[in-house]
Amino acid sequence: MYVGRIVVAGRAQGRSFVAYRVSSRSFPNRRAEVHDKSITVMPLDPADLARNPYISYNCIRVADDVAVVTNGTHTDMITERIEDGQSPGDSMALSLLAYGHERDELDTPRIAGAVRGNRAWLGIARKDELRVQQFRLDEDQALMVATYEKTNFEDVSMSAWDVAGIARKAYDLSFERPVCAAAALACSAEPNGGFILAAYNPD
Ligand SMILES: NC(=O)c1ncn([C@@H]2O[C@H](COP(=O)(O)O)[C@@H](O)[C@H]2O)c1NC=O
Repeated sequence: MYVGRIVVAGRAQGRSFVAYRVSSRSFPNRRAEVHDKSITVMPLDPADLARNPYISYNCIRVADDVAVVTNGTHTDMITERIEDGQSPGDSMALSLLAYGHERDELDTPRIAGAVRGNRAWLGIARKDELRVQQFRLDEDQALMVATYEKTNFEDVSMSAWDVAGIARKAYDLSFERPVCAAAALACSAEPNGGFILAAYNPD
């Protein structure tokens, strides 16, 4: 099954995490690059940027005790609102409402996830629907939403020992056409310990 981009919010070994996978039919030549507090999805060929505005963006950003994950530039607005003191759920709802779905040939939904301690939020902006939901995560529970087919919020098996393992598990999810993956894992069970970031790019 092809589900496009995948957002995950979960808990592993008592620590919260977000994860992301790019799957793509049309722009498979991309990689995820880790920075200090963000991970960027970039095309290998900069000329691709002129062909489609939706293929390069920060997929993960960290704001204090919250990690945010999305499939587009709305990552930045959600994160910056959280940094301004707004709750993750309100930040996500406002940002998804403001941006709406992508204006491409498939009306691709904008999707989003966030974690703070054992609380998680997932959101989706489709052409005909806006949904944001808060969850209280069990230990070793993870939830996903994708751009196509898997657009309801559902459990996914994604536990791993470290952040590199989580990124790899995201890449290995059994959906078609994986390209690259990324993850942010809380450094400790305490909410304010920060997050460690990792990406997985094949070869
Ligand atoms: N976020 C991304 O990495 C991303 N990659 C592709 N898209 C959009 O989705 C459309 C379909 O792409 P694909 O056939 O690769 O799933 C593309 O034309 C583009 O408008 C994206 N937009 C949203 O997911």
